[in-house]
Amino acid sequence: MSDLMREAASLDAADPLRSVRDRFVLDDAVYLDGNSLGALPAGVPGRVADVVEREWGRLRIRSWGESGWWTAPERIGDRIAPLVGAAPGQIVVGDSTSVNVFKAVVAAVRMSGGRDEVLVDGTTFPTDGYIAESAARMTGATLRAVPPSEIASAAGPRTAAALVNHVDYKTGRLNDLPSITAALHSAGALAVWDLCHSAGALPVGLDSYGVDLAVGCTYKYLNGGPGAPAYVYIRKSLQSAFDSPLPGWNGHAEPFGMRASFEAADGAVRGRVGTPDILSMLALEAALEVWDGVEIAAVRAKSLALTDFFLRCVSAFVPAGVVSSLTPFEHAERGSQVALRCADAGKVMAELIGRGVIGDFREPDVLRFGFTPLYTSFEDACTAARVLGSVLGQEGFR
Ligand SMILES: Cc1ncc(COP(=O)(O)O)c(C=O)c1O
Ligand SMILES: Nc1c(O)cccc1C(=O)C[C@H](N)C(=O)O
Repeated sequence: MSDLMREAASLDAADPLRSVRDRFVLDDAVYLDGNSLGALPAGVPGRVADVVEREWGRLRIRSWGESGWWTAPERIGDRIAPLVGAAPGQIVVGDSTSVNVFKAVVAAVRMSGGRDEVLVDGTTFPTDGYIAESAARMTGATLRAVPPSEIASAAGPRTAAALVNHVDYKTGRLNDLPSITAALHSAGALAVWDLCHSAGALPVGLDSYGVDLAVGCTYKYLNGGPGAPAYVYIRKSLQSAFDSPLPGWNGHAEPFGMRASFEAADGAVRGRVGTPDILSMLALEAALEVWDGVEIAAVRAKSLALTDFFLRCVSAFVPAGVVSSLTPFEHAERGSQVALRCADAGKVMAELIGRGVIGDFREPDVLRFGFTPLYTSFEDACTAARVLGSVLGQEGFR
């Protein structure tokens, strides 16, 4: 056993989150793709079977009330809230992240009192850029793509809002949410954050830092399952002014009043649109039970320890100069993934997956390794680096 493997074993033995791994269905593979699709929490299959067989199969229509289906979007929003530093009543679950980006950006421009510029993170995951462009065009605003480090200085008197990623999907860089939010506020603009790659991996502090609007998915570090519904956060003090561009009947003050004109419900509920996707939503609710007794601060501490250790193992096992990290070494700038630039990255990742190390590849030359502290071990980190070293040392990859 190498010294690093021995060190991994002792780090695992001392890991306060070690037993949380048993709350997931895992196999012998080293699964480092929880930043794309989180692993299956063990309680989900039984709960989904119960929803299908009893709540749908036997209770049928009564389940909207008796099984709590109707209020699931706000109930599950309140379950996510402490993980992102939000008090209850500000998050509703539903729709995709893309749809929630649309609601948030249009609503932000509508609340801006005539401002006509939207800033978007220039390195964003593409959907946010596409949707922000359309939202800007529809509201008569101009869209300007700006690197996250320049958003604070780019905001001016015309800026209605900026849409920024908390953690960059490709590099794993953590953007400075407190200072960017404060700078946007000084310019009189609203801060809209995409939390897809941070929620469930690190503290977000939505309420403490005065974030205005936020969106995020639940299938990554929140382990809600493929296509699990996303969420939108609407800061309490903005709720009465939040004018949704998708005013569906589920966001109406009196949905069963069947009235001809729209009157928005009080609170974050006005962020709802149409009938919620109950099967996915209740699978997500069951998935969130893995968080019982887990503090997000402990998750962050383990995430940083895992990514530090992985980077050390990569330096030890991979010949010098073959890969370079796109992920910052500074803890204050790092999310919960490590992105390595590497020649033939697509082929290298296919070979890694063939050998049981599951990460992913992003164009043009990026190997991504996501670390989900709830179920990733230090041994996983060490094994992944060792297998990477052996793939890159092999004929054809040198
Ligand atoms: C930062 C970010 N935003 C948005 C999305 C897309 O969200 P959705 O497919 O739920 O609309 C993703 C990943 O798919 C993402 O990484
Ligand atoms: N949402 C995904 C999907 O439906 C299929 C495959 C991957 C995804 C992802 O989430 C990709 C992810 N947002 C990324 O960071 O690249």
